[in-house]
Amino acid sequence: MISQHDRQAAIAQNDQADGKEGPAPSRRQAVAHLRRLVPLLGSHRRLTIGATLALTAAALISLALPMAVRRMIDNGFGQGDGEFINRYFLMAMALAVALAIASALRYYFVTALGERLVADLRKKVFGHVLSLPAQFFDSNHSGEIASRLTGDTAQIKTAVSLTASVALRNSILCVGALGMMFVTSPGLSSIALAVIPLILLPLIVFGRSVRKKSRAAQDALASASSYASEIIAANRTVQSFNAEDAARQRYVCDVEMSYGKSIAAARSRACLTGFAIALIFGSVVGVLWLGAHSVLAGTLSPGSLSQFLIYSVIAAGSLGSLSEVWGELAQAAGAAGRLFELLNEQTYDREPEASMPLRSPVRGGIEVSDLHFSYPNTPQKEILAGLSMTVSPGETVALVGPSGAGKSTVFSLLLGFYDGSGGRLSIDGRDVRSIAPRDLRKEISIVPQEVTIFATTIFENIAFGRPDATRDEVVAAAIKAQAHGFITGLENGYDTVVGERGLTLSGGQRQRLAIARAILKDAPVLLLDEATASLDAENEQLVQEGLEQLMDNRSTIVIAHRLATVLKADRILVVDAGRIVEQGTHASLMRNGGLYKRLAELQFKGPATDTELDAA
Ligand SMILES: Nc1ncnc2c1ncn2[C@@H]1O[C@H](COP(=O)(O)OP(=O)(O)OP(=O)(O)O)[C@@H](O)[C@H]1O
Repeated sequence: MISQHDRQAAIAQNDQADGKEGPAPSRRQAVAHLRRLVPLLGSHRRLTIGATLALTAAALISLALPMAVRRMIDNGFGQGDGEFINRYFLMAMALAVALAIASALRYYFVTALGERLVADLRKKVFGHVLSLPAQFFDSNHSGEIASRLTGDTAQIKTAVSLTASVALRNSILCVGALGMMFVTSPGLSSIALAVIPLILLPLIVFGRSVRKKSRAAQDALASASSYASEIIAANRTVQSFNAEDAARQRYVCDVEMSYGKSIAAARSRACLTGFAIALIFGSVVGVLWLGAHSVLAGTLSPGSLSQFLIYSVIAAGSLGSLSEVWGELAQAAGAAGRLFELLNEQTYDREPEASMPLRSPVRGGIEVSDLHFSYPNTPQKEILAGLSMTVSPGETVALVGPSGAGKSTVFSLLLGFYDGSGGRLSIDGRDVRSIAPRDLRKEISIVPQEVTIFATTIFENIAFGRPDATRDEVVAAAIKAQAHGFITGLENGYDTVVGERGLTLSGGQRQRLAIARAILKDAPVLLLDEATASLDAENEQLVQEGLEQLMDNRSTIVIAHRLATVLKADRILVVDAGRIVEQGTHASLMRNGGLYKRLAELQFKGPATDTELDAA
């Protein structure tokens, strides 16, 4: 069974995923969300049937035990029949063994079902999220999506493996025990039934305020946890600003606040428990007092009174448990709702019905004419305002322009992350909107400004886009990218596992890995977003050599930040406010004395020497 600690962790994690505090689903919404989980159980029929049978068997055996007690008291003790007592004890022992087996099976099936369901959900949600369009990631926080995968699914696991089984078991026990109370003594049961609303009403009211306090405690914990993970992820920044003390203090405050709220919640819960026990057992004792008088009057046997007593304790206990599980089920429903929300997100809908891949061999001619575009989340702001440009097969074109001019946006449209709202963007004469994104992206390599390195081996990082690449191919790509030298210098060479986000590598090394990755992909179109971060001279030189290998014989668009790059480009296009405003060579643009000249004087850095400049 999942421990209370796990359950709280899941809830806290979930709250974190939820941002601050999402509105709890209404009772109807909660039921609807939970109902959507039911078909998922259907695909694991054996586990579901096993869990239900084991649950029911365990509950029914628990209900049979009090009958054995009655028979033993009335027929065994009452008549002094030792043989009868032996037989009944044997039967009771058999029931105990059966109960043990049913409980073990129940635990296994219910846990396995929860684990299976959550593993399925995680796979489904992750696969779906990966197929969502760029637009989705513009408006959703990646951390939040990730914690939905862990926190929300963990909560559903708790609901299925713990809460739902508690609910089902206690429902069977409650109905069964109440029914058996009536069979045992209709008179006493009627009195007990009349008392139940008197017990439940104050408990429900009081319970609500306790839940509110627990919620506040969980929120405080969630806020402390999210602060802690933010600070741990940014440990280098924190340490470099000597901000450890301030961070520690803030966390101490958060944890103390969460502690204070938890204690307040615990106090209320303790009072509620005391109050509930006083009411429930007070009523049971009251009813039993009446029962005792019935025994004295000879209208009820002592065994029946004992049987009634046990059933009433079972009924009261199961009612108590049932009143607790609703809150947890509602939370699981909230988690399920958030996951279904993700699953309801539309996947990439641009995939054209009868899309054909580009005609092979792809030559890589790019033509952009009068392209207009606004990002879906800021539709009022036009980013590309009639941009036109061409890149002939094998040509290298440098894009230069002020920050925010729309250079990277051109890359996003070429990669099919978004569609233009007007104009045309074509590769080898084919409108990119008529090419399935997967086919389109097969023909394009990108070396981004911020290189993504995964926490795996160098080999797998280079082979990222081509998992079938052989060792020789990977090494050949690394040699061309000027990365082989530093890789072989690492402790385990190509099998070295690089730290999270490539933190164990230098900026230049990361870039050379990205270049090797692109060389290995060997696509006819290359998009290159030069890093602005300054590299040391040696690294700069190596990166530059790697890039030259990569650009060789490919249609290349470079967002250029280095003079060496613009000097090597066949043409330079100057972008401003989503349009091409100037084009030419470095020398002609410098002579024009326009935007390019101003930018060049401010922006360019890199290994071009004065002689090179003069030559240009
Ligand atoms: N995903 C996005 N959603 C909304 N607006 C965006 C998005 N990405 C970029 N923008 C906006 O689009 C404009 C152009 O951005 P883009 O990244 O294309 O500029 P850039 O010329 O590449 O700039 P830089 O040289 O600084 O990288 C900017 O104003 C930017 O704020």
